[in-house]
Amino acid sequence: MSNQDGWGKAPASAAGADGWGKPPAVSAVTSPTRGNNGAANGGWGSAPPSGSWNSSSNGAESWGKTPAPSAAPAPSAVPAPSEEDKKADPVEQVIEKVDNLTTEDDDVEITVKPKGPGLVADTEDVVEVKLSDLANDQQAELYSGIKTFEDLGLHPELLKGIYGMGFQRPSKIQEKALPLLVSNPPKNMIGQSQSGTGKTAAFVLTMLSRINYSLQAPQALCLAPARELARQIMDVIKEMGKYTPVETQFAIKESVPRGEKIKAHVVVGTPGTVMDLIKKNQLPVNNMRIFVLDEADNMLDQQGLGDQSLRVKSKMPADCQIVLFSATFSQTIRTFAHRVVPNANLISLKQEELSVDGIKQFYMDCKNEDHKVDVLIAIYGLLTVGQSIVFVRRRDVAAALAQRMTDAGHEVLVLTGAQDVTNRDQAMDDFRDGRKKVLITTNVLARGIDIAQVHLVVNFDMPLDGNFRPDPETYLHRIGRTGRFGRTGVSINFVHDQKSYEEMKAIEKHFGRVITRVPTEDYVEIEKILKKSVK
Ligand SMILES: Nc1ncnc2c1ncn2[C@@H]1O[C@H](COP(=O)(O)OP(=O)(O)OP(=O)(O)O)[C@@H](O)[C@H]1O
Repeated sequence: MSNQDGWGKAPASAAGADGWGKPPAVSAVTSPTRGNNGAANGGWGSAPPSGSWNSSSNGAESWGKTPAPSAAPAPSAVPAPSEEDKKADPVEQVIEKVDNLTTEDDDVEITVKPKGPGLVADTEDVVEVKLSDLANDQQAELYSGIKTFEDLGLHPELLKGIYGMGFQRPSKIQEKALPLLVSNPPKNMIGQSQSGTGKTAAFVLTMLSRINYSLQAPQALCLAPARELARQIMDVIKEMGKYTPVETQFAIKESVPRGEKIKAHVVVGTPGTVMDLIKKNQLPVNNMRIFVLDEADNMLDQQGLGDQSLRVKSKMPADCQIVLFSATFSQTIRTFAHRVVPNANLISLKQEELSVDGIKQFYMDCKNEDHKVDVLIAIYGLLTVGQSIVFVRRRDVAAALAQRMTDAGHEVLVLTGAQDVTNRDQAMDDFRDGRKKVLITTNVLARGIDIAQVHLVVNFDMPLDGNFRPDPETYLHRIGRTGRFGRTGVSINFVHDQKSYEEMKAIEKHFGRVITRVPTEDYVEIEKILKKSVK
């Protein structure tokens, strides 16, 4: 994906005075390994922390099985290498080799053939894995992936949590990412896979595996771009960690009383609140072992949350493992991410692999803005087959549309950043628990939200970026609220004039996936087409 695309869009985070976005050499992995903190401090793969939870006689065994014990050198401040140095550097040579490999080279692009219907891991796709350090044989071994969660040598209580969630085997991204994520010494990761393929579970598992439960201090920090996503991630942490002694704490608005110091092992928050808590000495960071940026491209984008996320990151200890995950990384952000997260293992997707096949994409020609509302009201019955999310561009449009729908006798929820936190939490809970079927929202919920019953996503307005240009990344995240983990789903784009049509066409071209027209004149036909797709 690229910001320098067909629309001539300027890079989203064009280099400014602060040097943001200055292109480094993407594959310039310079220092061979990061510091080994986990093994020394009782995280994954170390001797078990003391304390009742770990005091069983086989505790050391159960914590100690590591997929990749490593004799990594201690961290060193490695100066940027010269071109000569790079040529001589075995890591550089491997990276160059990896860069030059073609699709025929199995060890770089792993094609998984379909094994059966229904699961994400079963879909045929291609994931590219680049290790920051192929000179380390054990790393290379991990690269081949795992087939079961047992292969990771996790603590039995953590395994129990995973199976308790109904996960029978790792998804594709989990197969590839988890062995690299949990190995020692901890390595940074930049990971990409399609929406709804299990990235959250991968980083949550890693966070839980890194904690020394005998140490009463924050050791894992995850930042998400929105309150609702932070709450969802926390649910996963609690569910997966329910047999462990993990203590958790939100760092979102109105979650930490003034002056109170956080002692919980895992903290999940939004960047502004987290930075605020660090500044006020309420969130100690000196014991942090893992720092996760979910929706990382969004979190690093200077137009968005970049500044705050980077300030939080700069407070992390030097040996803290940094993990970035997203379904999308534009070229500009990817380049920047490499600078922010040095020596990272990289899992990436090709442009043509970004779309989730299970999501059928349609568009409807509307006569004007007002007609869009009429059409939405007319297809309300379809919206309530399962649940639906309707995305609009602005908060006031969300409120006005909700009012029109309500006036027409239809029940809808609205959630935007304009509402107070109590209202937002209530709306999200009502939707998540299925009490209401239709949610009208802005991009605040475009990313990460995982609700299996969402069968339909409507782009009432096409997504635009900060420069009012079509925004394919946001489009992909929006439609990715349906079709989760191998399910099918439908997305409908409303276009009502030449401009919105062209915006849609630009997105269609970007992903090379056809967006099919559905007539707005014939509601019986609409119903037939959509009901067939919303199984
Ligand atoms: N191994 C697994 N087996 C079965 N279900 C899984 C597995 N891993 C994840 N899931 C489920 O798949 C759904 C989607 O996972 P998740 O939310 O982690 O996706 P994601 O890749 O983070 O998506 P997004 O890009 O939208 O943030 C969740 O409901 C999760 O519980």
